[in-house]
Amino acid sequence: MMTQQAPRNHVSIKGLYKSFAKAPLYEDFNLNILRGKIVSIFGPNGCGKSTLINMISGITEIDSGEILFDGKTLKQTTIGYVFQNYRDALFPWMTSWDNIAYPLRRANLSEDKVKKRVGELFELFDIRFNLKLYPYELSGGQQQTVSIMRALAPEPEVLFLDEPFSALDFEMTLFIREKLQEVNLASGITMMIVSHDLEDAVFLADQILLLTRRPTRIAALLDFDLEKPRLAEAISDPKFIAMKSQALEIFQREMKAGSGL
Ligand SMILES: Nc1ncnc2c1ncn2[C@@H]1O[C@H](COP(=O)(O)OP(=O)(O)OP(=O)(O)O)[C@@H](O)[C@H]1O
Repeated sequence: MMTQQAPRNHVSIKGLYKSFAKAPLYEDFNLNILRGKIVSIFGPNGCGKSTLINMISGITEIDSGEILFDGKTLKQTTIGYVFQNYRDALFPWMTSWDNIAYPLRRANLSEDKVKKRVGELFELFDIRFNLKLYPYELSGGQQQTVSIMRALAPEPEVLFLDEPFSALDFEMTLFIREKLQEVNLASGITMMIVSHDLEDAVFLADQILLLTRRPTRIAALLDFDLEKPRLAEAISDPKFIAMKSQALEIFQREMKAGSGL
């Protein structure tokens, strides 16, 4: 019989403080994310979902505290980030192929290795359009796919995604959901996904991080163990519906608490 190893902490946040213009957003915030999990971040408008992943990924400076990746600093860790607005995220002067290759060339990989890695991603994402096209020649969903391929190119340990589904049509949402699950299951990459849609947040999550209004605390970190890969029909599974209701209840309780109702 196989013995399963206990999952290890991957991202650990200790004693984090962050204010904007003297207004505290995070005060002594602590969080541990397990290796290989997909964690969705959900909470009220402006509670700091994007700021949280931006601080972990080094885009936004923290005031104080410690963020480590399995004991390593950010500098010692390869991460990937998919920006909310894919239209601005890709380099418009580079073909899609060169956009994906960009982080590999920056890391001074040989052109042979670059070609091999872009080829792997091409297969993995089952790409049916020409990667020699420029971003503006692609549909929104295709651009988002290229952004995700670029973020995955250097084989990051952790992938951050800021509302990756917000501008996608339903067909592309299903496609990207499927691919992110495949990547997670195949490579064990840890993912943190910011979402403003409860169904999107629940769909991919192994854990749902529910945040309060600011100063932001953890309202709940819910485990969701519905079998994977989850197909489109998973949304009508009783476990899925139950998880959505539980998250909604906590969210509504927090909204009431915050508004003094
Ligand atoms: N660079 C900044 N300067 C000043 N205030 C900021 C900055 N970045 C974020 N904030 C503020 O911090 C709070 C959290 O912002 P953030 O974008 O992280 O929230 P969010 O939960 O992702 O919001 P939304 O659901 O609206 O996308 C907001 O009140 C925002 O105005």
